[in-house]
Amino acid sequence: MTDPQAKDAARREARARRDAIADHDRSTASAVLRDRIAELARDGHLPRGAAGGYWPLGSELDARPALLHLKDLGHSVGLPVSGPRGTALVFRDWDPQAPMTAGRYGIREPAEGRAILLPSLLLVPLLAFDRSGHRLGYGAGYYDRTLDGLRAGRAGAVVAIGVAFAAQEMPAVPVDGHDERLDWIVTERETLRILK
Ligand SMILES: Nc1nc2c(c(=O)[nH]1)N(C=O)[C@@H](CNc1ccc(C(=O)N[C@@H](CCC(=O)O)C(=O)O)cc1)CN2
Ligand SMILES: Nc1ncnc2c1ncn2[C@@H]1O[C@H](COP(=O)(O)OP(=O)(O)OP(=O)(O)O)[C@@H](O)[C@H]1O
Repeated sequence: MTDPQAKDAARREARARRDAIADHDRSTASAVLRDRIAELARDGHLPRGAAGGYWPLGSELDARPALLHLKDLGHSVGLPVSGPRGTALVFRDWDPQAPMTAGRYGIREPAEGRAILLPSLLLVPLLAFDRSGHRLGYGAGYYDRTLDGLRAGRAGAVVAIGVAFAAQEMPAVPVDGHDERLDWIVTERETLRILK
């Protein structure tokens, strides 16, 4: 297993880079992400069915314009609900008009009672990525467990798209055996297909 300190150091470095991005560049990146997701959809790379997104936290790239576009295309879109550490994420149907609540870690999530979705497409937040599709998150393992579960249940049919600023790229993210790889990475600069 990778030294946990190596992952923590990589997290700190990636976090500092993400925090340093200017507001103007953030809104541009958000719009470019939407356009790149639209292009992937037009080119037939996105599975039908529900998509899972995320409500932006801290300095993360805001994927909401991309998620609203997916809704316009007819996908239902869910946002993650975090249970206790050690569990997989559950996705609740997101309607911008419907009530939200503050969940664990203070992240906004659709209120209880909204339908649970099983996404075949996931937009995945991250702190750092590399070109072989490895990602580093906050270190609770939520997305590894979630992808593991969805991939086991659907014979690999889930498409995972990492969403990041180009500045979050590292030459090689420290990895462990349980780390699930991404299928695509979209930044403001490129749409990167991960070959496996
Ligand atoms: N926007 C967003 N939503 C998401 C995730 C994410 O990475 N981004 N998650 C991805 O897994 C899940 C939540 N995972 C989390 C795991 C750990 C911590 C955490 O340890 N937070 C620290 C403070 C973080 C900080 O500000 O640096 C804490 O609460 O002490 C937060 C979220 C589900 N929803
Ligand atoms: N599929 C899994 N089954 C069991 N344990 C797992 C699994 N995936 C991850 N873990 C455990 O979860 C913890 C955190 O994993 P890791 O450091 O890879 O998180 P991360 O990918 O950075 O965070 P996140 O996925 O929450 O954004 C580790 O202790 C790891 O052993």
